[in-house]
Amino acid sequence: MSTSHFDLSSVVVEGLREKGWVCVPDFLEHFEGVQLAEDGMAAWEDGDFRKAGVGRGAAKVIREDIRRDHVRWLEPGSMSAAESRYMERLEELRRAINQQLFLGLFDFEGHFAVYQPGAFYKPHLDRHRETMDRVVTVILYLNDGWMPEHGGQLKLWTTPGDKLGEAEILDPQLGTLVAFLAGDHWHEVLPAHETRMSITGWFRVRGS
Ligand SMILES: O=C(O)CCC(=O)C(=O)O
Ligand SMILES: [Fe+2]
Repeated sequence: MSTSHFDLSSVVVEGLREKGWVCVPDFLEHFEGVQLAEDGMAAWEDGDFRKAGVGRGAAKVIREDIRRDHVRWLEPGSMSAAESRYMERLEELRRAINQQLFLGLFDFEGHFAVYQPGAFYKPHLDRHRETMDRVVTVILYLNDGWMPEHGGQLKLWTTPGDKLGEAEILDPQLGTLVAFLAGDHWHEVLPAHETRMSITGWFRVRGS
């Protein structure tokens, strides 16, 4: 029997509570991941992705020394069926986190990301002066049959605030969900050797 949505949300909540990060293989059913990957790839082929920037709003700039992925933001109102279903799963997760951890998460913003061979994202935090509303990072990987030799792993430093000590190296395998406290955990995307796709987003608090 497959694990219920409720149980999987609980795994994420407990991971965030106990260590501030969590990696959940098979967060989605295989076919759901495949459908999302197909939707993302169709949008990529339609030319709907843009070079990702660093910073926000007027301060946003392209910095290819820092990150080389391309992104397509998820816009409510123009989502595929699979994208809408994933947003519903994230809404269940948002409510579970709020009920258990009292983080006051208000909404979610997110984008597909494509890392072409050679692309990377240098070590960074997702919550900083310009992005104080981002409290929890949630990444869903969409790469069926990803192998360690394909590179593109997420390197996630496990000690809050630390980017020198212990780190986990996580493969961006189809259906794997990684969540962490956006202001605590340094992370980077190691250079990909194959095209690597994901949906990255943030549960946000209001204002700030
Ligand atoms: O795709 C990943 O593994 C991480 C992406 C990331 O760190 C970001 O977009 O802020
Ligand atoms: Fe990040």
